Amino acid sequence: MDRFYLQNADLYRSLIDSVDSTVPAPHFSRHKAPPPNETVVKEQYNPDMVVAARIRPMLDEDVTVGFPRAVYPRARRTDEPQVVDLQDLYNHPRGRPVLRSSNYQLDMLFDSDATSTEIYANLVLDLISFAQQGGVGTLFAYGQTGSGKTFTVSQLQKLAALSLMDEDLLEQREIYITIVDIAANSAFDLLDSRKPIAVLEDSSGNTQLAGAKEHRVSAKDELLDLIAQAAVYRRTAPTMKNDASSRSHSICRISIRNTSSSSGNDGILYLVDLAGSEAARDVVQHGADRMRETREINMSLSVLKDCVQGKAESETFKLKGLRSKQKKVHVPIRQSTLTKVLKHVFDPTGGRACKTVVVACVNPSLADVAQSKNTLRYAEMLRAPIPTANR
Ligand SMILES: Nc1ncnc2c1ncn2[C@@H]1O[C@H](COP(=O)(O)OP(=O)(O)OP(=O)(O)O)[C@@H](O)[C@H]1O
Repeated sequence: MDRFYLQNADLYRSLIDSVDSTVPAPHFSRHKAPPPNETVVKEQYNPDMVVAARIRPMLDEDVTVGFPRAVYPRARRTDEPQVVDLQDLYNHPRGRPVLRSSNYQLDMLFDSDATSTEIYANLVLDLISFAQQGGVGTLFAYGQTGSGKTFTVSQLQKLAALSLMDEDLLEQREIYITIVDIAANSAFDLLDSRKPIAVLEDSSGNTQLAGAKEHRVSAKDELLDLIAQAAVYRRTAPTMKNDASSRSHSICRISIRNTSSSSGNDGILYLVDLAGSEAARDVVQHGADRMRETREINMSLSVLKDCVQGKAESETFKLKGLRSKQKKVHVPIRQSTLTKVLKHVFDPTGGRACKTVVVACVNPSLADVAQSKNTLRYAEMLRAPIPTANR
């Protein structure tokens, strides 16, 4: 496919130049445009479940090889979800190649020029103050290999460390950090030289990371050092798209204990850098072990999606007062080690207040357009907007 895209790069650019950006492209995604004259149910994004996308810049290597950009965010319109268009080139069997457009809706969109500080201000600050009040705030970075997940999460971790270690706040709070890695069904402590640990359920049904160290931190530099230490022990391997691809899910858990009150739970901030979603055809040349690893990663990402959707459905029934329906929602937490470790986040009966943010990371290059469609389709499926008012 790469050869086809490169051979037709000039044609692609001329087709893109002739696209009238004022006419919306046909919509192939899940949220279909309503027929004319139908009452429109307006929706507002759910502040407890925000689905965003970050489009990484084109890297020098993409530009040097000659791949054009294929991902185009639309201008932002207030009160509406943000839309991004993807333009693929289709090898028409009876003529010259044609453009194939698809578009996806998200709660927030960050184009290539957005800084990690902007993303932090828009998506993470709220999770931190929520966790400081005893809630469970979680950010997942999801996307194809090489799309910028580790880049994004590592910068957000550093920014979070700076806010959390604000000296005035530390007078009333204790901060603890654990960083673990989940590869297939095994878990490892990244703050203890990648020592294997066990994921167990205690008699109250809570997940315990048996053998993992929880480090108390009392200074900014101490927290930053631990974050840097964990990055060294992360499991990586080369993929087609990234020489140092993370082949595991990394979970950074920061617990915040309020020392001025003895009641209530510790607040938790989870920053989760998911393993890269990779198409099986992209790993075929890496052998059977890598194929198995890819299948396991894709399976755990699929369970994660089911858990996020199950939790959102359960919350909707709760808001509508439909308790009996809420109880029947199946959230398959036990089907993967990743979701078992994050049980707090998904357990509809757990009673913990949760806020979740998903950042879909996207490589803008035409070379990765098929994977970018998968990433954005996955992201769109996680959205749980709240209907607001009829027109
Ligand atoms: N916003 C950005 N600005 C500049 N460079 C970026 C940005 N995002 C990612 N990159 C660069 O792109 C490359 C791939 O990024 P990264 O390793 O974060 O991808 P990934 O999604 O974590 O990949 P994998 O799933 O394979 O681990 C790296 O060289 C990284 O520095």
